[in-house]
Amino acid sequence: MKRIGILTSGGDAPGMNAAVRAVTKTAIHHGLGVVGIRYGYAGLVAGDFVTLTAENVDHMINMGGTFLYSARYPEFAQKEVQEKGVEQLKKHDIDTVIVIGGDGSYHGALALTRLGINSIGLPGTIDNDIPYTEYTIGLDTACNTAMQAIDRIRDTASSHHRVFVVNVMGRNCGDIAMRVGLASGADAIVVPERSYDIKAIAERLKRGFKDGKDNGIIILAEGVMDAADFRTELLKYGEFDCRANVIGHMQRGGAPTVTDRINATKMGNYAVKLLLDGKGGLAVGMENGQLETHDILDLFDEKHASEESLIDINEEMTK
Ligand SMILES: Nc1ncnc2c1ncn2[C@@H]1O[C@H](COP(=O)(O)OP(=O)(O)OP(=O)(O)O)[C@@H](O)[C@H]1O
Ligand SMILES: O=P(O)(O)OC[C@H]1O[C@](O)(CO)[C@@H](O)[C@@H]1O
Ligand SMILES: [Mg+2]
Repeated sequence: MKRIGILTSGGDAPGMNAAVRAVTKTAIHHGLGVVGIRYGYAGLVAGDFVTLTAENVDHMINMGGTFLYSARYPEFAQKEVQEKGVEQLKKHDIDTVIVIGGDGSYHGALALTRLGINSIGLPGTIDNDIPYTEYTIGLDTACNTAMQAIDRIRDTASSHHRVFVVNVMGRNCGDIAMRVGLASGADAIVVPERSYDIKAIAERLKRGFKDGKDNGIIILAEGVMDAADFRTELLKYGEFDCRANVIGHMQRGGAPTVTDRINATKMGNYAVKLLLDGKGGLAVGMENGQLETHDILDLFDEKHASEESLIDINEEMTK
C-alpha cells in the first residue's frame, strides 16, 4: 500500500473533521502517507490534493464543517469521469481511498474500488439514512442542535399559547425528526416512514389547550412537506395561533458532540485497518454500538431501518 487518499462528499456533517484526523493520525502511526482530496469527487477529478500531516489535523477533532470542503458533483456517475479520477490518484501515488459521505457518495467509493482503487466508505451525513447502520457521523450533533432550537421555540410558543410546526432536516429519512421529536416532547412527530392523520393531530392540540397546555409543537421531517404547507392544512381543522418554522442548515454546523467525536474517531481508525488488511468496497456501519462492515453493493438494495419505536413511545405519552 502506498498512500491513502481521503475525501468528504455530499452534505457536510459535524464529525467529518474528526474522522479525517483519525485516519491521518492512524495512517501516520502505521507509516503510511495520507493525501486530502479537496471538494469531494470534483477535487479528485481536478487533482486538488493536499498532503496531510499530524499538524494539519491538530485541533480538527472539535471543528464543525469539513476542512477538506465538500461538493455535489453528479458528473462522477459517468465512467469516463471516474477514470479521470483514477488517473489523478495514480499520478499522485495514491492506491486507496476513504470516502466520508452519504449514500450517494458510496456509489463513488464502489466505482473507485471496481477501477482498482480499494475504497472504504464512512457514513458521514446528518440524515442517518444509510442501510446497515444505526448511526451516521453528524447525526448526534444535528439532533442536539435541532433540539436546542426547539426548546427555544417552545419558550416563545408557551408565552403566546401558540402552535409551531417545525421542519427538521433528513431529506427522505425521518430519523432526525423521530429523535428530536421524542427528546423535545413534541405533540406530534410526522415522518415519511409513517402515515399521519392531520385532523387527529389538530384534535389532540385542541384537547391540550382545553386541558391547560400553553403550547403545541409538531416536529415535521422535511421529506413529508414544508412546515408552511402543513400549517395551512392544520388550520383547516382548528383555529390555532400557529407559526411555521424551518431550522435548516444550522443543523449541519457547529462543534461535534462527544458521541460524534468518538464514533468518527473509531470509524476513521477502523477504516485504515481495513485498508491495511487489503479490503475495499466496504461500508463501515454501527450495529448495537459495534463497528461492522458490509459490501457497499449490498447497501443499494436495502432501506435504512429507522427506530420507529421512538414515535410509538411518543404517541403513548400524548393524549
Ligand atoms: N451513482 C453515482 N456514481 C458515482 N458517484 C456518485 C453517484 N451518486 C452520487 N455520487 C457522488 O457523490 C456525491 C454526493 O452524493 P449526494 O449528493 O447524494 O450526497 P450524499 O453522499 O448522499 O450525502 P448527503 O445526502 O448527506 O448530502 C455526488 O455529488 C457525486 O459526486
Ligand atoms: O445542502 P443542500 O444541498 O441544501 O442539501 C440539503 C440536504 O442535505 C442534507 O442536509 C444532508 O443530506 C439533508 O438533510 C438536506 O435535505
Ligand atoms: Mg444522501
